[in-house]
Amino acid sequence: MISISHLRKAHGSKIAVDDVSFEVAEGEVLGVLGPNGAGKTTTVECVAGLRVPDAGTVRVAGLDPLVDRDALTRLLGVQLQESRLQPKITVGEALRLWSALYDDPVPWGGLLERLDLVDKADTTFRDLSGGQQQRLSIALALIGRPRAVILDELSTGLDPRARREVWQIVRDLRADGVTVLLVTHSMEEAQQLCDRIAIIDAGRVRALDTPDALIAGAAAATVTSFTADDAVDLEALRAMPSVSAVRADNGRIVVEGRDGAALAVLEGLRRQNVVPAALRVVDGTLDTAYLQLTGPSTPEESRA
Ligand SMILES: Nc1ncnc2c1ncn2[C@@H]1O[C@H](COP(=O)(O)OP(=O)(O)OP(=O)(O)O)[C@@H](O)[C@H]1O
Repeated sequence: MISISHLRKAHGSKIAVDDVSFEVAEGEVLGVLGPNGAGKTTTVECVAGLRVPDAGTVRVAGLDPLVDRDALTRLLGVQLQESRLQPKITVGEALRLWSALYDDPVPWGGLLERLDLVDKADTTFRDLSGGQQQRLSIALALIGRPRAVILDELSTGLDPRARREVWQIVRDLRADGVTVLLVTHSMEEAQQLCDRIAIIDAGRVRALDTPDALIAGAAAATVTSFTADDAVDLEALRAMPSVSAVRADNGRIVVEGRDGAALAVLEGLRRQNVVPAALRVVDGTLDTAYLQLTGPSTPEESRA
């Protein structure tokens, strides 16, 4: 549904997007994660036809966003980070105006209800709180029954109840077969909502996979911890191929490792004649996978 190939975009001398390629399948929810300034917003703005790429191609349902603007507006809903409307427009006026752009708009009363804006219909944009402005921009993105939606920092600034509600909206979009490109800083949001996640750093895609596969591929896919009465040879544990880190933490020994490391650790302890107590084995998190894939220690940069 959305196809990005070798996208490159600079703002003046700053290369925001260096070389980004990925596809979003029809009906898929694809998350885009990455540090501040990684190029996420610039990428989705190119998909929305709001920026002209310096190189590469972008297609949405086969349309070129820069050429087929009208057709694109009808099929793609866009909620951008900190979108601004005219300060004096009311919520009701904005929804009526947007509705007029589409042949078959969603009855907006229902959207107001879902986004908890019913009693704000006569309030001007400038008098809405940040979270209410955000919810209005989500309503405007959905009013045209889009086949694909870009949601840039969907839940930033929303209170926990509103966040749950917009998450449910994304799940409903997915159930309706709508394709979603979701930029987020929330690991929880990405893990809960996304079929696949692209991790972007310094204008390039560092990893693209399902949340589970990203976690499983991380150096800390499994965290095994235990206490022991006998002395443990930590160096021997550290030397095991599946183990990436060993540390003592509050009286517990914590061993991070790849998938399968837990069994190797138990086998290693048996060889040392150590009986682990209070044994805990937990899956790693998307956070650890993310931190490993981004930041100054990415493989490209450490080779530079
Ligand atoms: N209009 C602009 N003019 C100049 N530089 C810009 C402009 N827009 C973005 N940039 C720069 O391009 C880089 C990528 O910005 P972008 O907004 O795409 O990042 P992002 O991944 O969305 O970041 P964040 O998580 O902070 O929203 C940043 O270094 C930013 O400062």
